[in-house]
Amino acid sequence: MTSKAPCRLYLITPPALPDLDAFAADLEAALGAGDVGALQIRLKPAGDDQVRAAVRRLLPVAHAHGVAVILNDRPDLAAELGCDGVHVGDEDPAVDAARRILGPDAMIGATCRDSRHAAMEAAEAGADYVAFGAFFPTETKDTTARPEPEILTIWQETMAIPCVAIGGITVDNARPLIEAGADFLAVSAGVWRHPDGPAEAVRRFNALMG
Ligand SMILES: Cc1ncc(COP(=O)(O)OP(=O)(O)O)c(N)n1
Ligand SMILES: Cc1nc(C(=O)O)sc1CCOP(=O)(O)O
Repeated sequence: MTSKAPCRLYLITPPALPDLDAFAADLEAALGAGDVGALQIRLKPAGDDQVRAAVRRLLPVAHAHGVAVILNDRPDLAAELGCDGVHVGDEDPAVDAARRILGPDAMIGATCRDSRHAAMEAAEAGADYVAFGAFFPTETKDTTARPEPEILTIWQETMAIPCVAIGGITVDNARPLIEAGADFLAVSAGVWRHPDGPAEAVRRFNALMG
């Protein structure tokens, strides 16, 4: 009998980082507080040079903790800046185009909303993970899809590549997603805006995933 790997945390930056050094300090504290599988740098809206500055400041912090860095939307900049991968959605380069840019070793994730069909297509195109959401209302992004946790159970029982749950996830509402079989919980506000601070949020998520 095979047992499923434990669920892990996938952090997403806040959409704007007005003080990069202050955020780097928060990131250092968060990554020192417990296991984190990946950091996605997602800046909206930001010019290319702002993205470059953020990756150059944050990637060494993440790598010092053994955490993979995924850039949102931009396989070209991910390749230029030495990121470990990219996350793409409907308005971004497709998974196969991202693969051509980044090569076979890069980690490529795809937005699939509440659609197993979209997820199957992403997997066939060579995605390394699929992301379902938004499971809960969120102020971080305008969302319309609202999947049920069951989509995670069906995915992880039938498909080989991991599934990521995203959207409004907090320490207080995460348990049903972990129990449903999410391989990763992608979280932004639930960590960076946690009332007791990001490090405490990471500790509490890890305790839930234990
Ligand atoms: C892990 C993860 N899942 C979904 C998204 C959403 O990506 P996208 O559809 O490209 O929308 P924006 O993030 O660009 O607003 C994500 N970034 N990460
Ligand atoms: C970036 C993103 N994509 C989503 C999707 O449903 O595809 S929800 C979302 C926001 C994630 O941030 P928070 O943890 O603060 O809700």
